Amino acid sequence: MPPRHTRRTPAKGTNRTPAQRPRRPRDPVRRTAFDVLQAVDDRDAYANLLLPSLLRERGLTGRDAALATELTYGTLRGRGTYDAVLDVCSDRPVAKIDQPLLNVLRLGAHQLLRTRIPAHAAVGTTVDLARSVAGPGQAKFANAVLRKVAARDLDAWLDIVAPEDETARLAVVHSHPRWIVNALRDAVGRAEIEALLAADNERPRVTLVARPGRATVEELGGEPAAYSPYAAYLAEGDPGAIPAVAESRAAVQDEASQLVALALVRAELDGPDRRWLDLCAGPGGKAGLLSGLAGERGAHLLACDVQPHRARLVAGSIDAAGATAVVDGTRPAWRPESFDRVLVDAPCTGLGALRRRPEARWRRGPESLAELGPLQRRLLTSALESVRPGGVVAYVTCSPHLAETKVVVDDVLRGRDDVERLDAPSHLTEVPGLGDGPYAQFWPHRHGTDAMFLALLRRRS
Ligand SMILES: C[S@@+](CC[C@H](N)C(=O)[O-])C[C@H]1O[C@@H](n2cnc3c(N)ncnc32)[C@H](O)[C@@H]1O
Repeated sequence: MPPRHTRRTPAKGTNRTPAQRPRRPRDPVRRTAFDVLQAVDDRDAYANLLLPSLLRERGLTGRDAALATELTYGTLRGRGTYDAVLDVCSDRPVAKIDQPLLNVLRLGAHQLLRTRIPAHAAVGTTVDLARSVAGPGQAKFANAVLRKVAARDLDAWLDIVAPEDETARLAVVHSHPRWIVNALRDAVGRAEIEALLAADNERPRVTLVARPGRATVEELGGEPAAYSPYAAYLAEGDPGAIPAVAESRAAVQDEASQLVALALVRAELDGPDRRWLDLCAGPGGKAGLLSGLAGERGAHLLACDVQPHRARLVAGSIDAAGATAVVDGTRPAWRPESFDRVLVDAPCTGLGALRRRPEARWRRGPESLAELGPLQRRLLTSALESVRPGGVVAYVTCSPHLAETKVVVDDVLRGRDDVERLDAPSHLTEVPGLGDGPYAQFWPHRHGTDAMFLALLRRRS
C-alpha cells in the first residue's frame, strides 16, 4: 500500500504571469494515472511505456511518481473487481457509463478499496477529476457513486458482489476476464487456480540478467535470484542507472525467460554445436543471453524477426557471437537443416505475463487464440525444418494456455516420427515444480516468474 498522500502546495517563485505558465493539472498525479487509463482504452497504449514518459514530461518524481504508478497499475489490475462494485453503487449499469467517467470512477474505487488514502481525500480528488474531464453534472454523479463505494471495505463488497458460480466468483474477486479464468484453470488445475490468479495481481520483483561474458551478477547489485545463475533481483530504483544495464551488458529479464534459453543450450546434441538460430528474437531478451552463451562455446547465433524495428532492437542486445536478420520465420531463406539449436519463442497471447502487463488481460479476447494458432504451428514446423537431424528445438511461449502450448506441439508432431520430445524439466533440475514432463511450465505462484512454457524437441538422427 502506498503511504498516506497529501496534496502539495504549488511551486512558487516564477516571474511569469499565470497566462504565460504552462497549464498544469490541479492534481497532476491523478490526472496522469487517468490519462494512462484513457490511452490504454483509446489507442491500445502500453501502460509500462506511456507512464514513465508522462511522469518525465510532467516533472513527477519521488513520492508523486510512486503514487501515480500505484494508482495506474492498481486500477488497471483491479478493474474487474471495481466494475462489479461500481455496478451496484450506480443507478445506471457500468456498461452505460461513458468511458472517461468510468475510468475516473475506477480510479476512485481503487483508492477507496485498496489504498490507505483517506476516504474524504479519495472521494474529493476523484470528484474534482470527474468535473475536469466530464463536467459538473457528472461530478455530482461521481460523488454519489463514490460515497456508496466508501461505505464498505473491499471484503464487505466482495461478500455482496461476488457471484456464486465459481468461475464468475474468481473473475470478480481476482479481477480476470472469465475466459482467462477458465483457460488458466484448465492449465494449472482447480487446486491452484486461486493462488495463480492472486499472483497475477502482485507487482513482480524486477529481475535482471547479466549477459554471459559481458557482465557478472555481482555487478548488478541486489540479491541473486532464486534459480538462474545469470539473474539478480533489482535492489531499488531505476535499472537504467546500473552501468551494466545502461551499456546493454545486462538487462531487465524475467527469470523464466533466462531459464528456457538455458535449457535449450543444456540439451545434449549428437555432432557439431556451432550454428544457433533464434527464429522470433525481437526485442532480443533471449537472444542477448543466447549470444553470450554461444560466444562461450565457440558457436554463432542468428537472431531473426519479421519486423524490421524489432530486429533492430535485437541488434542492441547481442554481442559479437550473434547477427540479426529480418526474416519471415515461416518462409526462411536458409537451406533446411542448417542449424544445431533453434529457439522459437512464438508470438502468443502473453497470458503468462499478466503481472507485468496489467492491461493485457482486458485487451485480448479468446479470438486471439484463433489468430495466433496457425502462426505458432507454422513457426514450429519451420523451426523443425531448420534444425539438422540430432539437433534440438525449444518451443517457448509466454503463455500457459493449453491451446498455445501442448496442443500446438502435439498437433505439429502428430504423424511425425522424426522428432522426439525431450524431458524439459530434467534440463532445469534446479527448478522444482515444472511439471511431470515432457514439457516444462513455470508459474508465477510457484516460481515467482512469468508463466513460461517450454518444449524441447530433438530431430532424430
Ligand atoms: C514473444 S516475441 C519474442 C520475444 C523474444 N524472444 C525475447 O526474448 O525478447 C515474438 C516475436 O515474434 C515475432 N514474429 C511474429 N511473426 C513472425 C514471423 N513470421 N517470423 C519471425 N518472427 C515473427 C514478433 O515480431 C515478435 O517480436
